[in-house]
Amino acid sequence: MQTRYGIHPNHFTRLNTQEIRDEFLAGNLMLEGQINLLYSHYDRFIFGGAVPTDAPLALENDDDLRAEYFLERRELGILNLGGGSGTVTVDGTEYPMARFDCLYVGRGAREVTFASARSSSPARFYLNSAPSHAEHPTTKYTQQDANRVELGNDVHANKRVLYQYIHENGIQSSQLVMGFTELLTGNIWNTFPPHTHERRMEVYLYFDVPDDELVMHFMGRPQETRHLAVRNFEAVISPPWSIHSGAGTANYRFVWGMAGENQSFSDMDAAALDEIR
Ligand SMILES: O=C(O)C(=O)C[C@H](O)C(=O)CO
Ligand SMILES: [Zn+2]
Repeated sequence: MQTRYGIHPNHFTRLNTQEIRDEFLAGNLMLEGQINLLYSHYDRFIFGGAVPTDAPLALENDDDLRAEYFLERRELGILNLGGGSGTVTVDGTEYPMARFDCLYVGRGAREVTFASARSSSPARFYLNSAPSHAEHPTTKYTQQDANRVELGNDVHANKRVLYQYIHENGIQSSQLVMGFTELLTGNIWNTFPPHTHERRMEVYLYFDVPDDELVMHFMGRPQETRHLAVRNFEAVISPPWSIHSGAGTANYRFVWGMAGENQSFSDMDAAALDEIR
């Protein structure tokens, strides 16, 4: 498991392009036949991918956690972003996972395995995990169960639909909040106007970005922004002090996952456009 440390916002302004990418961008998460995870010191959030092909993959404990098993003190959110369906097995109970099904696994689950129905079109499980102080029941939502929120308008090319799965009024968790957003065709801007939330960090995983297209992801304090060129299945760590917003050269989706002081989705400090630099 890779580790990324926290960066002070004043230090952030001194980083060059490669240094920003090294600290905040994560690639190679969705490699076939592997589980790849990254540990961020922002709210001790772990994220990554599990892409089983011929054989199931087990969520192994990691020495860095100094735990008996991965979920001894953690909770886990799983979204299947692959074209193919699969199964997540939690302590012997099988959960069939179609595209855009989400499974929350509560603290205390000892064995979690991932399998694909067909290796030629594998399930691609995206994982978000945060420390958890309480046990919440393992719960599955389909896309229909998720809370659907329409945002944006044609004038600003930011029409999009949010699907909220793990949140205050959905699947219950200790601190994890998770869902995904899809841009409507012809709309390019996500999360615009942008915001910060000092009480939560966030990780964006961009997906369904065509191979020859990219998304420019914007980050930094509103008064001093930088950008990252992001490709398909790459994730960006967004510290609590940073805006997180992007514009794509084509249609795309992204998963957002958050952890921190609260789970209040609307607790956002909107950045006025005239203060953005
Ligand atoms: O398109 C959006 O707007 C979002 O997806 C917002 C993110 O979920 C977010 O930043 C929540 O804090
Ligand atoms: Zn946000």
